[in-house]
Amino acid sequence: MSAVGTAGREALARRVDDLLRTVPDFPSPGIQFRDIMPLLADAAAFAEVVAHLAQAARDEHGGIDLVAGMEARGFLLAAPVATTLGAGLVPVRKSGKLPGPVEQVSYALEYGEASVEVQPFTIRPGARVLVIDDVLATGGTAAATVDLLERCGAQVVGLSFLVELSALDGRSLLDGRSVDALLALG
Ligand SMILES: O=P(O)(O)OC[C@H]1O[C@H](OP(=O)(O)OP(=O)(O)O)[C@H](O)[C@@H]1O
Ligand SMILES: Nc1ncnc2[nH]cnc12
Repeated sequence: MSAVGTAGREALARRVDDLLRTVPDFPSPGIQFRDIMPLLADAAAFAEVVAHLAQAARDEHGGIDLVAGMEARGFLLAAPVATTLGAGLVPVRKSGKLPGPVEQVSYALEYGEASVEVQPFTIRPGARVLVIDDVLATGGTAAATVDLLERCGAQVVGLSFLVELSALDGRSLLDGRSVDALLALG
């Protein structure tokens, strides 16, 4: 359990829930989009979320060399968590954005398909990597990211999300992994 304890974690989860915006039919019909931007705009809540993610990772995994964040919303959390932990950052980018050499994996997500890439030369063999993203939905992005990082020689110690959309069962694609989400929504 993080230094804030169970009660603190639950209070923070409620705060996150209050600050999330749910947008029906975005970006396509039938999707209930969970928008984290109001949370990021709240200075105190943003700082608390970053501190919580970092402390929970320290408690659960010990030393972390690199934090991997998925484009684009994952970057917004992974970068401050990395500096808080004294770790480096690995941006996991949609394809065509990083100058090569790159490693690439394609995957399906709740509303489409994508490919993600990393620069393998930024990852030392055996590096202990924490994966951070805002939302775990189908798990496609997260599973592709784990695959990508491991192909590059990383040791993925765990994955941490702000919000998990439980009905989409993203955890099933991450079987056997250490997965944490601050807030679970249906
Ligand atoms: O579990 P999944 O079904 O894979 O979905 C989760 C992913 O979807 C969103 O990113 P998106 O690809 O929409 O990109 P964005 O961050 O650029 O908005 C979200 O930030 C996660 O990365
Ligand atoms: N419903 C959703 N809301 C926000 N981000 C998402 N990524 C995948 N599904 C999502």
